[in-house]
Amino acid sequence: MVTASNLGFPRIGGNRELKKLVENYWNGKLDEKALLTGAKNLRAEHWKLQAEAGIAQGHIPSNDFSFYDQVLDHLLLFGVIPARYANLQFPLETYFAMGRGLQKPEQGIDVPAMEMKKWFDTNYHFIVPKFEANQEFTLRSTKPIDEYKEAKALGIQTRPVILGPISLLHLGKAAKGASFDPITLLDKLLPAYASLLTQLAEAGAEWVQFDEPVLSFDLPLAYKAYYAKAYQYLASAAPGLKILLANYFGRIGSNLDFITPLPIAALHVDLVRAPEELDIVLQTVSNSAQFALSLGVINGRNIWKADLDAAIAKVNKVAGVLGNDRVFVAPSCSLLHTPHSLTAEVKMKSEIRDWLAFSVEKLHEIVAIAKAVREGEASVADTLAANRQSIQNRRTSNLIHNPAVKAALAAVTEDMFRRKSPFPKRYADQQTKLQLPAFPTTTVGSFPQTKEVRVARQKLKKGEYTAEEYDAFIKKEIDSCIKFQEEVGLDVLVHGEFERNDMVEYFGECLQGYVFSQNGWVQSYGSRCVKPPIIYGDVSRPNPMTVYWSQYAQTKTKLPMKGMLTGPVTCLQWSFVRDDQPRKDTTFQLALAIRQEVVDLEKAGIPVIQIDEPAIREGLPLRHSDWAPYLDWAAKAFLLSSTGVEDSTQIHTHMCYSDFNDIFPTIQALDADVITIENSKSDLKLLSAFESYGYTNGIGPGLYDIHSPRVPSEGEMKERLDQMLQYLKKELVWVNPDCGLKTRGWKETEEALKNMCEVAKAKRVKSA
Ligand code: MET
Ligand SMILES: [Zn+2]
Repeated sequence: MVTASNLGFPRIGGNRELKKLVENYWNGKLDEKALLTGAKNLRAEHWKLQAEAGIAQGHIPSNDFSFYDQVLDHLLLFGVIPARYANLQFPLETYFAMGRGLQKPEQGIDVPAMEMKKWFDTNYHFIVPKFEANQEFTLRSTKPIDEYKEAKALGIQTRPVILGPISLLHLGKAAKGASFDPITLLDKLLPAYASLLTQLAEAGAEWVQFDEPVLSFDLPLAYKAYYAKAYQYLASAAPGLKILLANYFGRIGSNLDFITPLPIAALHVDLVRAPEELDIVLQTVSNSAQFALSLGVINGRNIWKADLDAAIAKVNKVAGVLGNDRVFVAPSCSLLHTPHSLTAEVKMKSEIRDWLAFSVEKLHEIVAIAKAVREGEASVADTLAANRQSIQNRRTSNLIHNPAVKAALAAVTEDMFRRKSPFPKRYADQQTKLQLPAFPTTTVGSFPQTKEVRVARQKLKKGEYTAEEYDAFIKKEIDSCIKFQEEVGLDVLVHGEFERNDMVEYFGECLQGYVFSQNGWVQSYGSRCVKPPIIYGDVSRPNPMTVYWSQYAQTKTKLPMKGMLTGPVTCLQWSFVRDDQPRKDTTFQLALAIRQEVVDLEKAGIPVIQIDEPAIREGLPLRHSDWAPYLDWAAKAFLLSSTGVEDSTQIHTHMCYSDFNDIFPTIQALDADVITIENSKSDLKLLSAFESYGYTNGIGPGLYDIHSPRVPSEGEMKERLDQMLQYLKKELVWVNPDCGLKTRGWKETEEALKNMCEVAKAKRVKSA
């Protein structure tokens, strides 16, 4: 029988119930009991919803719930708890302290959170496991077993989802001070997994899902032996329990060799990310394995309705070779990365809404595909007819296709990817115009977004503010921000970004081709959710987006004003994007729109323009061999957006992560006149990279970390600047914080920026 299956359901709840529960627990409004009950109700609701949709018993996920992060859950589960948390109460206090830190001065408790990292190429963040060289593993919690039993009591047979041992180790790091490869801990880890499996089997579980997404990476050959050892061990620990091994986010590639010999009952493949892999996987499995295939045909990373006919064809093909009993229909990955359901989207244009499927709608797609293959297409005739109609409507909609945009893209010429002159000539022209001192000071763009600023935007949205009132309010904010910057002594000013809710959403709202959901929340980390805008059609810029505010700001000061834009790759990366054209094409459309804005800013007399690209690096494909084409078009998109100006207009860019080595040549290829970057966490390594690659343009490595309210002293920042100067040419060095200041308060901002400007001034005197 072809089985309808799911790999994971969004835990946050249709109305972000989980967010509210944990935040109320954190701020003391809810006690532990209420938190646990609330969570239990939410899980029950989600299991019932999946069962009612028709996901098969035994293939509804459990243990996909988490109060903070599923990787963190596994650290608690196996007792991988750094010593600094040892004295806290177990489990909840320890758990949340690991996730978000804990300060209880009255008890002398002050522990920072563990490191967080982006989960593969998603915008979800996981807690990075830290292992000691003498790490011990013991089963410290019964979460997966409890949740399994909880569902069973409701009459629902679930498939517990466990992060596989190889992925758990591979995604982790040796604790500070130790240097060993965590994978060497495998032998010690496996018994803890085995006792978990034994208990799950005893509780009545029939299937267990081991997520091994690291199979989408380039893995060393030695991993073949690790996989063999791990899964032979686990299969023999609980012989009756069937194992589904799940890879997602990319192709398995040659890692398939590691998998075919394993004693597993099913393998999940991501056919959305790697559709080209179906034939080879099918052939290999039919020749040399006994297990079933779970076909990830429904996109777990995007919000479009699936083409059911195309999916059915794929599933039929596999069923024809392996037989119906060896086929599961599934989402490409856990549905964690798509919003809950479309039910709340009552305000969205109905034509566009009809093209979408969020998690709940995706469950129905999975079930329909499985049924069509099992019982024939006639059994779901109505569903298929409606689906064909939606797909057809979307393909031909004139909301999507804008001939002017397509023509503009076709007319792009090679010289639209480069500035008129090389950097040295430009920098000299810019200096003539800007007359900046040595070590010029600037900020990354945003200034504190106070409650009043957020309230003003809400009032405008709700109609409680007229356009005039709002305009006056923002101008007042800009006025005082400029006065503030002049007083602390900055050289290149910004307007402060008070009119922006978010650096991508703001531009999305100004551009055509974007639509916004009301309730399309996706978990980003812990209780934090984001609502990515949706790019549904050709992108164009009906009107200037930022010129009005930047121009106003420039009239308020004699100092140069820096215009602030978000770059095309970041707009793409932080949105749900079209699946009907390559990402590159969408990015180039965004780039053209931003190019128009850049040119308009220049015309309006703005001498410096910053185009932020903090997301270039996270867009890197998971496989090395896919990097070059991505980096090539990402750099080109930036160039297309930034090169329409005269030599004397200074282009800045900004990136806020410190791991630059992977993409260094790309950073140089962007050919921005100045780049401001994060530098607070790994200074010397980063700077030596800039030195050894011989970076030629202006550069401002963040002098202090804006992610903390702490005010760094002059001495501290002076030391940092001195360190930088060991690696960088002093004529090219800028002085700035490491990211925007919007999450900070005014008081600490004032103190920190004053200290920063003093450091620059003192340096000028010395080096004059
Ligand atoms: C995540 S990068 C943020 C850049 C933006 N210009 C800001 O200052 O907030
Ligand atoms: Zn930043």
